[in-house]
Amino acid sequence: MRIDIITIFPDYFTPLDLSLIGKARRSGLIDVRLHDLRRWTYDRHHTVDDTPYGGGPGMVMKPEPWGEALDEITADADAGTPRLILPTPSGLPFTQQDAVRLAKEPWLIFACGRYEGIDARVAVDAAQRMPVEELSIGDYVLNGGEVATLVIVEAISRLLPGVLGNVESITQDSFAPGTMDNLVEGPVYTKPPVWRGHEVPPILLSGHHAAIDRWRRDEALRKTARNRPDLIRRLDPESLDKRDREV
Ligand SMILES: Nc1nc2cc(Br)ccc2s1
Repeated sequence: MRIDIITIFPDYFTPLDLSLIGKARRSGLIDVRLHDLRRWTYDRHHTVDDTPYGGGPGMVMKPEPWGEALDEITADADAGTPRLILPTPSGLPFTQQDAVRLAKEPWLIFACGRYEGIDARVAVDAAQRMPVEELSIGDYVLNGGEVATLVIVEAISRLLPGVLGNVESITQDSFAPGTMDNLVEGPVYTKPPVWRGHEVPPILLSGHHAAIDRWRRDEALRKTARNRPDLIRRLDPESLDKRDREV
């Protein structure tokens, strides 16, 4: 997968040099390319923003640098057609299902907005040449799209074949399509069996794998009902067995 990130703060993305994603980049599994938006400005101050039409507080990112940046980056015709991702508080909620869907894409471009956002015409113009998605990582406002891009890139990259050592863990993740659809994970434990007087639930030491799987699903249902009643309401009743309904 190729990932291009356009930002005025390229240094925000040094975390993508670390850990499993850094290893995946070095092995060629993921091709991450960072672009400083100011490369497409030509005034002395490398201006990327201006006052909002219609008045109001703050500044808006000018369309010209974005248009030229996207033109140059997408001119690489050999790489196929990219999908442009615009992280924004006003976007569609980004979910694990989106991560699974976007992990199948060959080429993603992330546009990291700052200030009050990017001139709306940038997304309209880009949509004439590629799919464009405005995605929100939650109902709160950051100072820019860089942190949101890191979140989305990590959620997607970890699903790419070869990035995580243990593929099994993906299927047991919270929200993982299939058995964990609309469920969050229950509690996890490791050695020692007793720590500060707190015992590991005995079922987990029993070696009865069917009973352990059942216990884990019960705990996932309980934790989801406690922390995410909104997800419980979305559960497909067909996906619940008799025991699920008793939890
Ligand atoms: N939650 C989010 N806040 C922001 C702020 C800006 Br400015 C750009 C993107 C995002 S995503």
